Amino acid sequence: MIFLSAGIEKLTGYPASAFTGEDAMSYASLIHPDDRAKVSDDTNAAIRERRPFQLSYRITTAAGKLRWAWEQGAAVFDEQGNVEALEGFIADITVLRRADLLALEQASLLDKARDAIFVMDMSSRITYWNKGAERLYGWDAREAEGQRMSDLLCDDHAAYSEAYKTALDEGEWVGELHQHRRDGSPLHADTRWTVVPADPASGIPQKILVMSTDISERKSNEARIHRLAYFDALTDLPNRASLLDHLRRALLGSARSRKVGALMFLDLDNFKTLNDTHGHAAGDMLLQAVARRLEHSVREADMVARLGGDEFVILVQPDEESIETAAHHAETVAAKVVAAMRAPFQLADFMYSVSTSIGVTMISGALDTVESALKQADTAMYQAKAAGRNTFRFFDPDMQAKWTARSELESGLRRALRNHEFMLNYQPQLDGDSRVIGAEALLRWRLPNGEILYPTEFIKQAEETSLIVDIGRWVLGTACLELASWQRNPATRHLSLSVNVSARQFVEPDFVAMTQEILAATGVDPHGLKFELTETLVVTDFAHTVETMETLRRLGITFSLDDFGTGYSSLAYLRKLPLDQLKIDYSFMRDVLTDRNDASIVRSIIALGGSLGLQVIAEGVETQGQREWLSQAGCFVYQGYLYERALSGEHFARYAATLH
Ligand SMILES: Nc1nc2c(ncn2[C@@H]2O[C@H](COP(=O)(O)OP(=O)(O)OP(=O)(O)O)[C@@H](O)[C@H]2O)c(=O)[nH]1
Repeated sequence: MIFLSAGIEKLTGYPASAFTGEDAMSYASLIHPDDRAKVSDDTNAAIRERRPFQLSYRITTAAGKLRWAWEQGAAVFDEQGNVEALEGFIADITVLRRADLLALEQASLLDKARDAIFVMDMSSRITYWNKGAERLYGWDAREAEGQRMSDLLCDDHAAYSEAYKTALDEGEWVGELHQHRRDGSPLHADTRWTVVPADPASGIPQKILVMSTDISERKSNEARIHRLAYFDALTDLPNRASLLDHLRRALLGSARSRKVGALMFLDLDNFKTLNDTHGHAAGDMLLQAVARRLEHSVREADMVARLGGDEFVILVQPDEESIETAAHHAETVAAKVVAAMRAPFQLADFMYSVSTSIGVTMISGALDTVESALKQADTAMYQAKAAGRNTFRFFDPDMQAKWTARSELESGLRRALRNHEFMLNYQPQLDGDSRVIGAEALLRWRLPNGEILYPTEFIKQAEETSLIVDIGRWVLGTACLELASWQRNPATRHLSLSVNVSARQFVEPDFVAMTQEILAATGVDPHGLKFELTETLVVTDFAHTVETMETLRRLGITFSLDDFGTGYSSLAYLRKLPLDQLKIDYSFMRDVLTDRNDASIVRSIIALGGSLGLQVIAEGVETQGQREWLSQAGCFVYQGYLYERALSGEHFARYAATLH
């Protein structure tokens, strides 16, 4: 060696002087034996090619330690082109080499990990992709690196953005992501994102390390376990555990909302007979078919569960304001279930009919617990069995009494139609000169025991069922027959007859056709026929009402608005209706002489009728004083006890003939 700087001592532990002079030690001898050949080959090659060389090799220091050296140098040539000397510098790169090795070592460790591990930069581009990621996702490192994680893997971009934001805010995010593989197959991954601050001084995040584990199998196992725990394997319906869970939640919700729902307990009637006669498999088939029909009988929000055996439960969500309306709704559901069971079931190669007994109880979070609700519904179900099966019973005796009364009334109405228990009476309508100008047909129901019922006692109930349509048809037919008979008699041919038409009947799609049929069958002149409509009808469906009224008017029928002033009909509505008459409700007439409010309402109605060109008739006129007050106020048509009660057809015809 000709010259060495003092720095060599820091690297080798030997002073520079040790390498120069007579007994100098060879620097090359410090080079690790394994690296010597490469150092000499690389140096010679560089010299041959007359270019500088860079070498890295290990040396053994004076203290016997290994260090990494990095040498850059070049040969110095004399004029003949021979190597005169080598010059350059040597640096200690031990620390750098260690870091490199560590990185290499870590990368190979990451590759050995089973999990997918990848790194992305702050713009979501993947910068590292381990073997686990290749295995899990299917892309190799070359394909994945440089791509955005969100584009490459993620199906749910909102979830991805949320994860990214949380990772930046909190340094870490752990959660599940829906992803897909290279072949497009879906993947449920449990991921952990860690933000790696590259520069500890600035703290600016530069990379996000993502570890991802495939939990698809765990998820599908969980789903299977959930199904086993909460669903009945035979019918696929929610099971008892699920029902208890939903019922508890429904009660909690109802305690907050104060709304009322219902719980229905169903048990098939004589199910054992099917098992005994056709075998268990047939029984199973029936249970499955019943489950499907029950599901179709309830609303989406309501729940059908199988408790076990042939027992089912329907939970009607608490959605009603009162116990009464909830009971009414439950009754509709129960009736639907009974009807759904009516058609026989196809089981393998035979048809089978089954009925069900249903117990119903109302549920409200303020009053009930899961246990009490189930017990009550169960008790009510046994009452339904005791009552002969194929029916339903309410747990609450009051409710049961009301329901029984209603259902008795309903079957009574059916019988009345069949057995001709209805009759029409006619209350005369007179003009200012006390001449009879017509009548209002009033419905009466004569019970088999001779008792007479008035419409207020049964029409509302009839309106809640389709019975009103049949009753209305009978009323119209009978009234038209009567009117036709008046029209055949010269003394009564000028009379008009008012018939009450219920809203429910008027909106029936075939109401006009049915009316035409009756007109034709009875041969009545429709000009004598007046339909009395209520305000409710007008308000409910104005456009359709006007259309139907106009069609009927073209046939000659006229219209009166009944109960005028009691409802909500506005002037705007009134003006557009093709009316002929306004009727002052009897409730205003009662106190018209003493109550200033009633008097002023009646005066307004009369004035309104006048300005719209409508005839105004007052009903409920009972005294001469009322009649005189009315005529002074400008109303000249009257109906009421002052003249006559409602008379039988025969009576009326005689009465009218004498007063025309
Ligand atoms: N096929 C079938 N039968 C079952 C299953 N679970 C219970 N059963 C049978 O269902 C029948 C239940 O009968 P019960 O409800 O006690 O009596 P029922 O014959 O329906 O008579 P009532 O309820 O009094 O009208 C029993 O014979 C049980 O063996 C099942 O999963 N499949």
